Amino acid sequence: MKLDPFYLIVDSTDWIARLVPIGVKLVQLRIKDQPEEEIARQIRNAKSICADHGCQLVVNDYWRLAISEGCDFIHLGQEDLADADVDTIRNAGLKLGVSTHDGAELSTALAVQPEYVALGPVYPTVTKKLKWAPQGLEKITRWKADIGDLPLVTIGGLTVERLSGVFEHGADSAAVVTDITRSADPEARTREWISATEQWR
Ligand SMILES: Cc1ncc(COP(=O)(O)OP(=O)(O)O)c(N)n1
Ligand SMILES: Cc1nc(C(=O)O)sc1CCOP(=O)(O)O
Ligand SMILES: [Mg+2]
Repeated sequence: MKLDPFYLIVDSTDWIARLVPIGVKLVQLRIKDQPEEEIARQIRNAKSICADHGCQLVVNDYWRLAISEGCDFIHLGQEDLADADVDTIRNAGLKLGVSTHDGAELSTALAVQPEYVALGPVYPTVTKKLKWAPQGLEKITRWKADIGDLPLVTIGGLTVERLSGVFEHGADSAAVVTDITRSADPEARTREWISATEQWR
């Protein structure tokens, strides 16, 4: 499968309502620390906005809610995966993306035959506390050589200015939180991401 080269990650449906209509084609809803009913409500709204705009919605962490709300793509980290029922996820027809940070995690990820593998953090990030140092660009090339045709998502500290580096080293998609959500003008920055990724679309 082909992933859009611009992978937006946001923590609310309000962001999806603001940015998806601009032309985002791949978005992850990554909500933390909210009651499940609220997350279900947000997934429902996000799904409807994404359907209206031809955007692929990926639900982070909450695979049971993704199934009950009729979504078709989830993202799981290694700890999420350890707790998840992959057979149930697959039987429900969901596509699956998995985070990786080292070789052991890559083996674990490949064992569940995901639709993509994510490698991070490429650069320092303020969004998530991680035990891994920034991976650097060369590791992207190694990961891509190991996974072949499987799409490789890169994440962590990515900005418009850093895009050519990750794509030239083998990334298929670049995921982003703060370069957009903490921008002075998130709508304008989203347009910059769309146009900067055009040559890899
Ligand atoms: C595209 C993408 N890559 C990595 C992550 C991180 O997932 P995880 O390690 O489970 O951490 P949380 O995002 O759940 O805090 C991601 N969400 N998306
Ligand atoms: C959620 C997440 N996971 C990562 C990983 O390496 O697994 S890095 C990351 C944060 C990405 O946010 P930003 O674009 O603000 O750096
Ligand atoms: Mg997770």
